[in-house]
Amino acid sequence: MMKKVKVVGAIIRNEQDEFLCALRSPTMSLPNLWEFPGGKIEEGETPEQTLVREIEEELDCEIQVYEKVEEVVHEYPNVIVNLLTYESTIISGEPKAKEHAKLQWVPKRDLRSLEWAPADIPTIDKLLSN
Ligand SMILES: Nc1nc2c([nH]c(=O)n2[C@H]2C[C@H](O)[C@@H](COP(=O)(O)OP(=O)(O)OP(=O)(O)O)O2)c(=O)[nH]1
Repeated sequence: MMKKVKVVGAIIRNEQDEFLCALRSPTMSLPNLWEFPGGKIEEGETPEQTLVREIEEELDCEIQVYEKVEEVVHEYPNVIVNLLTYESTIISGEPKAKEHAKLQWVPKRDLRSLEWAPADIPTIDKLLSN
């Protein structure tokens, strides 16, 4: 049976209404694709707790998590990803790319010009429709 993982991604918005996008590095799975920073939910964690932990680990800053934006099941060739995305904002620290190739604040109108991990497309569509 194919491996199934439950993953959360943070849609971090700033005061200029830009979104923090993260580029996966060449050595990660889904290399060189953009994503919402986050990661796999561990046993006993709520999605919100996972996001706070992952953003601390990956970006070295603290976020406040708000409402869920989208929930998607995407079948990759080797894994099924159940991705949940949540609105959030930074409450302390400056985001740094500790694991990603780079971070970029992107205005809504430019979100589509990035090459996203396929599971993220429904979230992008939702953000653009609002
Ligand atoms: N964090 C995050 N992961 C995403 C997004 N979209 C998407 O397809 N994924 C996939 C990539 C990975 O297969 C999985 C997240 O796992 P992870 O963040 O722990 O990544 P990883 O590279 O350490 O995991 P692995 O696949 O190498 O085991 O979900 C997204 O927007 N954010």
